[in-house]
Amino acid sequence: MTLQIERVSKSFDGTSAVLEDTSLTVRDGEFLALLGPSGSGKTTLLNVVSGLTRPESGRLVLDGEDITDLSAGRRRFGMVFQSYALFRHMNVADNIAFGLRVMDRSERPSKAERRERVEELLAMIDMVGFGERYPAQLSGGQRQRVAMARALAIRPRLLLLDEPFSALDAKVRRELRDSVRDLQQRVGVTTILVTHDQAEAFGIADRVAIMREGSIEQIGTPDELRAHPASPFVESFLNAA
Ligand SMILES: Nc1ncnc2c1ncn2[C@@H]1O[C@H](COP(=O)(O)OP(=O)(O)OP(=O)(O)O)[C@@H](O)[C@H]1O
Repeated sequence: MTLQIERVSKSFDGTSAVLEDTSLTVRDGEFLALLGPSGSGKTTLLNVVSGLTRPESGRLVLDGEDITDLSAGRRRFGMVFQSYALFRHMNVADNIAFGLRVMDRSERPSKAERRERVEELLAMIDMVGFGERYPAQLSGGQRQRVAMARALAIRPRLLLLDEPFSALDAKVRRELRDSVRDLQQRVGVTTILVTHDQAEAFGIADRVAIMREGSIEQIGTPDELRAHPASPFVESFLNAA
């Protein structure tokens, strides 16, 4: 899926524009990181993409379909947020199957298909045999892997990740980063990651978009950005990390 974000603007009551004519194309199958200082608008842009926030103007086009007015639920996007906790009262298998159970009847897979999909996903995240456990019985890294599996279960058209590793310690974070990248490549889903951590963005993404005050200051592969920072802002932001 290719996502075109076209001249999106958003302001909140009493604030100047958080996004102003922001445009960006995310290519089919790519892993794109939105990187920038705190307050640069990364999460707001991701929320516009997810449908949680309505932009005042601009358009979102997914493989030629205008999805600007489509509700979040109908976009069929997978989401993993730092704070998007698992359901504590549901075991791992039920957590993963959640998005499938709440699908419209016409699209909802049968119980047997759901069970099969859960097993496939447990294998993918290296957690075969964990289906009956509850979130409290898992490590932080395992919980985030389950959250990934839950997001992927619905075969999302886009995968949106907002600082999904930030609550974890450095070692787990690295391991999880590698397994998320690996999963994303196997599934081939177009993915947007929000992070303020340069090492994370450069370590995982095909391309990185550097945001500054609601605009995309520069976009490129990690090598391109390192070799040719387009502005003093990008240069000092990258050097500061
Ligand atoms: N619901 C809201 N109401 C009012 N202002 C908001 C709201 N959401 C975000 N903002 C403001 O918009 C600006 C951009 O916030 P946003 O969370 O998108 O930035 P960010 O780059 O993701 O930052 P961080 O890395 O700190 O999460 C900030 O100045 C923030 O205070």
